[in-house]
Amino acid sequence: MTVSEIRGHHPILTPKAMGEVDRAAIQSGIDGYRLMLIAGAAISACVLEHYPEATGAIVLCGPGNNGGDGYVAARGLAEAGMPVRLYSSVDPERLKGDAATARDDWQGPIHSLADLDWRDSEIVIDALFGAGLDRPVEGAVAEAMMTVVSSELPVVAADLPSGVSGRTGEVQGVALSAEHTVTFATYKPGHFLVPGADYCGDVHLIDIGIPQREIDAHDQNLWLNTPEIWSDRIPEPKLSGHKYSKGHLGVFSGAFSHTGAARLAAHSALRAGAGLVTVLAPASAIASNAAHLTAIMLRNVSSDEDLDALLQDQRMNGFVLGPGFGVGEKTCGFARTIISTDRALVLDADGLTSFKDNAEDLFSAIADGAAPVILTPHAGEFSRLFPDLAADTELSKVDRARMAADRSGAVVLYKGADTVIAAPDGRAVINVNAPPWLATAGSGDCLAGIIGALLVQHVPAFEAAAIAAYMHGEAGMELGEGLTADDLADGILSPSVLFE
Ligand SMILES: NC(=O)C1=CN([C@@H]2O[C@H](COP(=O)(O)OP(=O)(O)OC[C@H]3O[C@@H](n4cnc5c(N)ncnc54)[C@H](O)[C@@H]3O)[C@@H](O)[C@H]2O)[C@@H](O)CC1
Ligand SMILES: Nc1ncnc2c1ncn2[C@@H]1O[C@H](COP(=O)(O)OP(=O)(O)O)[C@@H](O)[C@H]1O
Ligand SMILES: [K+]
Repeated sequence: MTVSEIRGHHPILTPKAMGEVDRAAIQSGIDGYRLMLIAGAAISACVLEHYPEATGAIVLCGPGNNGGDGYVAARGLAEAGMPVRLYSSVDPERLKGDAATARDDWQGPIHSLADLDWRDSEIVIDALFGAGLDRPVEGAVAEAMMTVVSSELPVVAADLPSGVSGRTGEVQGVALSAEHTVTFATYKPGHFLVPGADYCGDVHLIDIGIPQREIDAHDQNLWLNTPEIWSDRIPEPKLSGHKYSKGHLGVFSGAFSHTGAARLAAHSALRAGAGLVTVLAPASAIASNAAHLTAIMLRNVSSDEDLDALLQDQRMNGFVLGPGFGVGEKTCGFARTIISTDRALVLDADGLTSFKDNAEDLFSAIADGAAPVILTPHAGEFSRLFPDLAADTELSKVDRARMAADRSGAVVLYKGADTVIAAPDGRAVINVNAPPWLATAGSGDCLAGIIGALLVQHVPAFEAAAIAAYMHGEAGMELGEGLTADDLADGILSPSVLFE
């Protein structure tokens, strides 16, 4: 999906909320069948645009309104001259409402899905299940879907690939893998959350005429992470500015053989616009760090007393703690000390794992402190801090990140191909511009540094995490496949340059 090009404010609604929006729109006088006609026409247009050479299509229709979209699309394709064979997964007499109208307006034969024969076709339109999928796909329908999968024919999905939960992105039983997904009114979480995102192919968002006011009225405080969400928070370089006005970030280094992670974070932070960056290293790691640092400063911080002395300098206004630092009580102590001040803290990697058995200590320190705190777990670290949320299979990644933010009092940036950022006040975004090659050792350290750089420039925590995730993704896209974390740290552009 060319998501980097998606601009604007994009609320993301769960299928349930979208259903409520549909119903509210229809109650306000909008003709539901008209919405279906526009939706179906968009699907046939997508097929004709992307597969103009196709000499035959099969359309798979399910029991609900998603199937209704399929009947409309089939009609559009047939009218455009494409031979179409339409299959229904249920007795077509069972269709109701708008879907029944769409069936009545389809002039061609309706075959049973049990008789599926794809051999004369070059494209599959998947209108089996969309927003209404509410249980795993099984039995004869699942078998027919497996036949489609093994045919390797390209699939264009109506709303969602059948079998993908629009709420969680999880596969329920089996799922079709689409090259294009045509969705309506708003994106759904399942278009972006893994594994759903991989099944959707290119997602096309179509305005079918549902009024924006209905969408706004059902806003779920969840958006796509686009620049429009936070562009007014990007730190602008000022003529009157000096290096301290751009903040001073401290990045803690591990012992002598674990210093690279801190330098990656520190280097990324300087690139991302922090005025000054100091690596804070234990005595054993001074020499190895000194050999590699120039623009970045270095200071010995070995003990609690060293940290207390450091905190006397009010200008050091933010910290990154965790990358390569080591797991243990020293890490917990440093984190608690910083949180008890008003300095910003990015707690990453070992900083998170150190609280595995005493997460409540961390959360109560955050509740008592004045500092903005950002937790940046990947899935493994998340399950150490929030084992119950990680184990609850009913929850989506968005639910988990939100509940973790609420419980911890911190902004939570839950990493992955589908990074979710959630604030304790309920706001959440899904970041979708990260290319898969960002999954390389040290990439997360760079991200922690970028967040730190924004925090010390007084960007509020939620926006700092959201901007940083986006910048990280853009740098990854720009550098291309095969990048290393060293390239990434070097390739970070300050946000005012990136988004000018
Ligand atoms: N006016 C509207 O509400 C509009 C809805 N649209 C379409 O309507 C869709 C939603 O329609 P529906 O709410 O009818 O939902 P769906 O058509 O997605 O599916 C609901 C039906 O599937 C059955 N079902 C669910 N999971 C199943 C499983 N695992 N195995 C077998 N059967 C299963 C349900 O019992 C129900 O009969 C959207 O995805 C979109 O494609 C579009 O036409 C635009 C307008
Ligand atoms: N498949 C993927 N596609 C895109 N980005 C990914 C993918 N997997 C991981 N990432 C991103 O790469 C970074 C990896 O961070 P992390 O897991 O902390 O690794 P490390 O500790 O090696 O730096 C995170 O920003 C994460 O969101
Ligand atoms: K579908």
